[in-house]
Amino acid sequence: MSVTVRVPAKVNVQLAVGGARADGFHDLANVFLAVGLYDEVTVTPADRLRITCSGPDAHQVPLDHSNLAARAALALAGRSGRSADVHIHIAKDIPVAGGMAGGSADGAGALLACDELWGLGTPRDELLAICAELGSDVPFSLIGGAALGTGRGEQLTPLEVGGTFHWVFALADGGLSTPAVYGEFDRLWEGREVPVPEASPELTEALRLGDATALAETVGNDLQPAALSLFPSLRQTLTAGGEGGALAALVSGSGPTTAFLAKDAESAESVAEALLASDTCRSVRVALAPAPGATVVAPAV
Ligand SMILES: C[C@](O)(CO)[C@H](O)COP(=O)(O)OP(=O)(O)OC[C@H]1O[C@@H](n2ccc(N)nc2=O)[C@H](O)[C@@H]1O
Ligand SMILES: Nc1ncnc2c1ncn2[C@@H]1O[C@H](COP(=O)(O)OP(=O)(O)OP(=O)(O)O)[C@@H](O)[C@H]1O
Repeated sequence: MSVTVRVPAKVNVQLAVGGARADGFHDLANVFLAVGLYDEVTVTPADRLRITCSGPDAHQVPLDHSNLAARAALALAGRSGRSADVHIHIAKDIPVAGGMAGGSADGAGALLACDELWGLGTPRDELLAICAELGSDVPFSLIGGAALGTGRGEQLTPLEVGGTFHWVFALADGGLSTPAVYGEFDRLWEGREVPVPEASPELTEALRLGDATALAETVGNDLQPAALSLFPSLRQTLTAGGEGGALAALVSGSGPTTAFLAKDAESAESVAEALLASDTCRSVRVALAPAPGATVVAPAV
């Protein structure tokens, strides 16, 4: 008896970052878009909480209780007064520490999978509240699609998306720590007033229309200068994708994955080929957006 949940990665099509708050977080206007790269989280009853992970980046994933999937299982078990004795297997396809919310995806996936396995039927708003305790990106991993995240990114308003967007992702050699990138953002802004983050109406309209050209004109990531400062070679990757015909090139979230918006499927293939030929990244992935949020694919039997 086991439950498998599939959970998407994300790209931030707009990441407007405000000044540091007293609690150390930053207020955001964070427009998330779920993309079709997925982790699969399978939970099976076991004699104790145990995590395993497979996939090309598996060796970088912590297998102790710091793993967001373990924290999710423990949080849900704690609320329902039961023990979290499950084997959690993560089939990992989302790059680790890549700015694509891979760990968050596993947290949301494990939460939904345990809820199903234990037959709890926890209301959606309670699941979202647990997600928000686990991390700022985790609620979005649960809902998928597209959404504006305010507060520290955890307060979500779903956004309409009127078409399919073609993305290419260049995976970097190495990772970036999210707190380090926010810290670098603070350093770069030191002594200046950071503007209040606001969502771009032009960007939400481009999403609503499914218009890739209009979206390309409005995408933006306030963490990009910080990510480039910590990982300067990403500039070459951005240039290579732009020269390969991408409509827009940006750092994905806190990086170091870089994201390229293409006009259509054919153009996405050309961008991917140009990136591979440029030798400025570890590997390249093509994906469609929007993707659905965490979804049970193999229920308990
Ligand atoms: C860069 C993004 O991925 C964009 O979606 C997110 O803002 C990061 O979300 P996340 O990885 O879920 O981050 P959390 O686990 O909540 O926080 C990790 C650390 O990132 C920094 N952090 C995160 C979110 C936020 N709004 N402000 C921050 O300053 C803080 O240093 C925090 O201690
Ligand atoms: N299930 C998990 N998968 C991957 N990393 C995890 C997981 N749980 C905890 N971590 C830890 O979190 C760190 C960040 O990994 P993750 O892949 O979530 O980064 P990210 O995609 O850059 O996150 P975000 O885009 O949300 O800022 C890893 O280096 C690892 O130590």
